[in-house]
Amino acid sequence: MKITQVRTRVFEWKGHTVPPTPHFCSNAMDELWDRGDSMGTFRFHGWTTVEIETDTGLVGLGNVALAPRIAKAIIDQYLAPLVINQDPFDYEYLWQRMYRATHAWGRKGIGMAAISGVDIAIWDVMGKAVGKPVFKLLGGRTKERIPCYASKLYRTDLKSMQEEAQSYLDQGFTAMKMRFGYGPKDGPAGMRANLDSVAAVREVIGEDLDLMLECYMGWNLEYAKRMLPRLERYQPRWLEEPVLADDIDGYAELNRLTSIPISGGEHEFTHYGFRQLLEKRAVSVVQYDTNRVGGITAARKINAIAESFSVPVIPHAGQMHNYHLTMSTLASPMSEFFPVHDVEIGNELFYYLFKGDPEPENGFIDLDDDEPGLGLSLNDDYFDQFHIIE
Ligand SMILES: O=C(O)C(=O)C[C@@H](O)CO
Ligand SMILES: [Mg+2]
Repeated sequence: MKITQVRTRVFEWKGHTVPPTPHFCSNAMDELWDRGDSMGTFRFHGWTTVEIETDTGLVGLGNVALAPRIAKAIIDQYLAPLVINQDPFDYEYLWQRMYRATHAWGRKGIGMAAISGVDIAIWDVMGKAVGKPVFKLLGGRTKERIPCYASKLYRTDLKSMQEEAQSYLDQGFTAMKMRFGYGPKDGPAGMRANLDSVAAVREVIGEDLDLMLECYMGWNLEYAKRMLPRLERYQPRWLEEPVLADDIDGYAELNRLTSIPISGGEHEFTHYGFRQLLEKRAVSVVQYDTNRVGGITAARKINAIAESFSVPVIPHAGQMHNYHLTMSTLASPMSEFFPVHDVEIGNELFYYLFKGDPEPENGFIDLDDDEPGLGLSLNDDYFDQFHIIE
């Protein structure tokens, strides 16, 4: 089998959006003196799709969620020529080809996200070629179903957060993740507001369910050190990305500080990056996203490293490119799940753009043993809501 063409498209949402309210989610811009539209850094309303066409007529589908126009340009100019006329089953060679050819400027960030999109499409077409789901190529079924945690609970008024938490309980979820709205610049009152929101959600879900806490890099080391002991009484399953992704020693220091596990990795790249995080004991939960970290070829290596450190892998975002790895990896006990809702920050676009992602039932998703590839296709029902760039 030979790859004949790589087709990339950028889908930019032009439909209805619900703009986030102030303090919706702490983030890395919060410490700057002029925050402007501080939500701008994590509002992404576009997506890149990658279709790998082959001489068999089979097409593999991959995607990149970050900086879509740049990802498209990188794939079109640099990556497509490296994989065209090649056999997708040589996936390790192709990954190394893309990685090494772009090494001077790639490695981390959007260069690696672009490689991820091509790699995901390669795995999809391999699965289709052998008539098996990708998870069967990665080790097969390690669990009957995948438990999911509901991930939204952005910071709004406490009553709305409590109602939202209750709605996840009603749907059968036994774990959920909430976001902090305040950080170092908001002083002791913000600290109190953060603690109040955790107490409010705990009040609804009780002591016996998992509650995850997300900072999205909106704190700093000093603030996190003051918050962690105050959070202990709420027994979070983890505290996520308290500091900037580059501050690996900061993660390690916090991870030693209290009994609360520190999680991270959705802004880290390749097995080299995760080796560092794990060797420094910087994270107690690994959270790569396959469509950033280097695709399935890199993610499976990270799973093996994490398993050897006895650190669980719970990828960022759920979605098929992650679910197949989670299903085939004993070191992955559960998945994240973004509840479907109006377009706010952009995570929701996945459901408007792709068909085939499984819906949770009672807090679990399952993958089909007989659906070849990743089981995703483009959902043209909403194409008129997107500006599409070929
Ligand atoms: O789901 C997460 O872990 C994220 O970081 C999502 C991001 O969009 C901020 O909530
Ligand atoms: Mg996160």
